[in-house]
Amino acid sequence: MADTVVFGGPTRVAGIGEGLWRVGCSFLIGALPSAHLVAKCASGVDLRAVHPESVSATGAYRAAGLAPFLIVSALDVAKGYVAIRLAGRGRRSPALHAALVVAGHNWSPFLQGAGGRGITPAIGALLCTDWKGAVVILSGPGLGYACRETGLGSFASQLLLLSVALVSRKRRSALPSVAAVLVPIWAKRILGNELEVHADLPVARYVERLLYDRDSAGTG
Ligand SMILES: O=P(O)(O)OC[C@H](O)CO
Repeated sequence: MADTVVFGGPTRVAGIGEGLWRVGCSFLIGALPSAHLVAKCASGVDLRAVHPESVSATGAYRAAGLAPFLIVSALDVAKGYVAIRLAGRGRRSPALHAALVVAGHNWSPFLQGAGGRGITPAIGALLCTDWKGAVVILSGPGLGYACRETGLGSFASQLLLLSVALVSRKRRSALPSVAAVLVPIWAKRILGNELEVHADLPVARYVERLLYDRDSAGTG
């Protein structure tokens, strides 16, 4: 009887346990180091050694070529999609799962905290919640690459995604998932693998990181 009063009964406890399990699964799915494994198999290169700030599809392309890039991109989009599907048909907390799958991708415990920039798992997650958002966030790196400003193009598309969600008539359902993927994406741009704010770094440098996803002075 006591647990009925305090915890809401065994069924509720089991439900909480299952929810925590699914949440943990989302993080671990995101953390699966697809770029690292594919690049290692294809070329023997350890992406953490050559491109530690972004162990991603782009890193796999630089290290091993187009086929590994396409394979990693597909796997990383699938990570986001599967994590939201695992949240269940009812999907009461897709935003939480979206945030965790992107966070796992960005700071993978299998890579000692290294990881990607979060775009591909975000595309997969948004394909489940609002496919138009996936198209918007995908357009940025493509257009940016064509203009030789991939980082700025990616940020512009992310800002557009947020703006559209804010003014949308469906914003109550769209905004949580959009915010959930953008928080870890922008945190990775600003803070990198260490998730640290350095007091000696000027604010302008953090703004530059957010906009361009790089440091002009090459530190931090
Ligand atoms: O942001 P990521 O880690 O999904 O990687 C993105 C790809 O390299 C394409 O920009």
